[in-house]
Amino acid sequence: MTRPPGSGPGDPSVRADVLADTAVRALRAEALLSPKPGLVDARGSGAHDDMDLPLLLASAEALRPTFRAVADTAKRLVFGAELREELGRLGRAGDQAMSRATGEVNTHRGALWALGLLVAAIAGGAGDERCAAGGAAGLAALPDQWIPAGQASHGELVRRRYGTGGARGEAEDAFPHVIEVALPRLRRARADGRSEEVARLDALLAVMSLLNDTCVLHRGGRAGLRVVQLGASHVLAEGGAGTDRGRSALLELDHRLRGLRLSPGGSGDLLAAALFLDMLPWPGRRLRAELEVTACRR
Ligand SMILES: CC(C)(COP(=O)(O)OP(=O)(O)OC[C@H]1O[C@@H](n2cnc3c(N)ncnc32)[C@H](O[C@H]2O[C@H](COP(=O)(O)OP(=O)(O)OP(=O)(O)O)[C@@H](O)[C@H]2O)[C@@H]1O)[C@@H](O)C(=O)NCCC(=O)NCCS
Ligand SMILES: Nc1ncnc2[nH]cnc12
Repeated sequence: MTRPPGSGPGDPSVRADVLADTAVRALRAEALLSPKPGLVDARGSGAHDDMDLPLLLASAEALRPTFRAVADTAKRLVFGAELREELGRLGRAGDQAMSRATGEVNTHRGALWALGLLVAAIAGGAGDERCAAGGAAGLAALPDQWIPAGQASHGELVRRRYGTGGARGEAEDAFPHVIEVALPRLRRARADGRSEEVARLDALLAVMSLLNDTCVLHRGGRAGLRVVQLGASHVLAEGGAGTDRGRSALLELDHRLRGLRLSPGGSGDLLAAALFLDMLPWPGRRLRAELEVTACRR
């Protein structure tokens, strides 16, 4: 069985527009998923007073040209400092496109960072999810001499105060909450016969139960993070989003997070990254019988 050229990841000619389209679809799927505790969803603004669903969807669409440019660039340049710096330039331009689309609201900065690095790794030839995460980690760890000095981000303030790695640490560690937490939970829930919506909600809750989310830490400190992590663990212990007890615990957690103004935005971003990897037609998945080993090219 052969694949048409450019039809999927692992194929060096995988099309940039396919990667960009999949990244935007993943962002849309995360935004639309409901009910998500504390996050913007189809029901409303969650713990945010400056975001809603149309804004998140507009933000996702505004990032499409950036994802495409990231993929084109990663096909053109070999892994190294020049590629890292070019991705930094594109990422900062993407941040500005997001800000223009949202009136300066940070809707998807963490998602652009995670998905941008994964798109680059796949466009460069990563042939499976782990290779993509590993390639993204290698890119994240390279220095970018053009990072502008400026006001410290919320993530930076939290890093200084609590010593957590945040979005940068997650990428440098090869996205453990995507590869080891979200994707296995998503697939286990599907294998157990759960609906797609429930599988995605359980994957989100699994990430929330473990992630040191700088968005939560910035708004609620360590106490806020405990509320999010223990609350998500409790929903899963009650059976997850697909059981009556789990669903009512989820709605209680949502009520609590909105009351405390706590938003697990980093978990939302990492769910989008997991959905992106899950939506791609990896050769190892489609040709499992024929391919025993899928090697990392990068
Ligand atoms: C490396 C960068 C991502 C910058 O990171 P940094 O931590 O310095 O900057 P932040 O501006 O704080 O953005 C990081 C966002 O990452 C998400 N996140 C948080 N924790 C984690 C985690 N543990 N793992 C992964 N991801 C995480 C989180 O995103 C969500 O939160 C958003 C809202 O957060 P915030 O801005 O704090 O807003 P509010 O609380 O709403 O503010 P107020 O209303 O209270 O004022 C939410 O929308 C989610 O997106 C963090 O926000 C990266 O940007 C960078 O260096 N880029 C340079 C370009 C580049 O090199 N790109 C290459 C690839 S294209
Ligand atoms: N659904 C969502 N609500 C708020 N912030 C987010 N960041 C990423 N996804 C989000």
